Amino acid sequence: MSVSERLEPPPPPAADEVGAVVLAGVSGCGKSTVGKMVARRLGWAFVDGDDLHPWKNVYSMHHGRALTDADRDPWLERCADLLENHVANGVPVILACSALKSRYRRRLRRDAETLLIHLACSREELIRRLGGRTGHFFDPSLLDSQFAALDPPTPGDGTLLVDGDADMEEVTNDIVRLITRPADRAARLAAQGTGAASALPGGGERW
Ligand SMILES: Nc1ncnc2c1ncn2[C@@H]1O[C@H](COP(=O)(O)OP(=O)(O)O)[C@@H](O)[C@H]1O
Ligand SMILES: O=C(O)[C@H](O)[C@@H](O)[C@H](O)[C@H](O)COP(=O)(O)O
Repeated sequence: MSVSERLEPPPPPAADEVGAVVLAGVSGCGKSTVGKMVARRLGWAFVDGDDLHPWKNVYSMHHGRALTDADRDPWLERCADLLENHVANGVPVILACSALKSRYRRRLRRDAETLLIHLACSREELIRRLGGRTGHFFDPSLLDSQFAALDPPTPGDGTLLVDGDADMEEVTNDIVRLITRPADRAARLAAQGTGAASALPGGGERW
C-alpha cells in the first residue's frame, strides 16, 4: 500500500438511505446468485459486473489469465459510472462486482448512498462452488490469483462483511437487513472492529 493511499481518509459510512449496493468478493462467493435474490426481494435493479467487462478481460479470464490493474481500470470506471447514474436517478441497484482491492472499493463509493458488502467465504466452499458452476467464462484455476489480489476489508474500510458460506436464503436475509436497517449496519461494523474473520460465525480463514 502506498503512503498516499494510507493517508487518504477512510470512506464515510453509507447514508441512512442506501441507493446502491456493491456486492463484492472473490469469484464464486455468490455475488450474482445472491445479488439477484436480494434485488428481487427489494424490487431493485440488478446489474452483473461480469457484463461490464471489456471482451479482452473476458477472454483473458476464460484462458486462465488473471486481470491486471490496467485491465480492471475501464471495467471499474463503468461500474462506478453505473452506480453514480442509478443513485442520481433514484433507481436503487445491486451491482455484483468483485472489488478486490481497497482502492477499487474507494473508487466505487463515489457517494455516501453507496454501500459495500463483502461476501466472505472459506477456500473449501469456493473451490466446491466453482467446480460445480457451469456456463461461466471464469477459469477456476484463477482462484488463487483472486486471493492474492484481495485486500481483505478492514474495520476502517467501511465495508460490511457477510458470511457467504451460509445458505443462500440466510445470506439474502442478512443482506436485506443490512440494506434496510441502519442500526444493523452500525452493529455489523462495530462487530468487525474486533477483527474481520472473528465477526463471522464459524470464524476460520475467509476470503
Ligand atoms: N450461499 C450459497 N450456497 C451454496 N451455493 C451457492 C451460494 N451462493 C452461490 N452459490 C453457487 O455457487 C456458484 C457461484 O455463485 P455465483 O453467484 O456465480 O458467484 P460469483 O458471482 O460471486 O462468482 C453458483 O453455482 C451458485 O449457484
Ligand atoms: O479479477 C477480477 O477483478 C475478478 O475476476 C472480476 O473480474 C470478476 O470476479 C470476474 O468477472 C469473474 O466473475 P465472477 O466473480 O462472477 O466469478
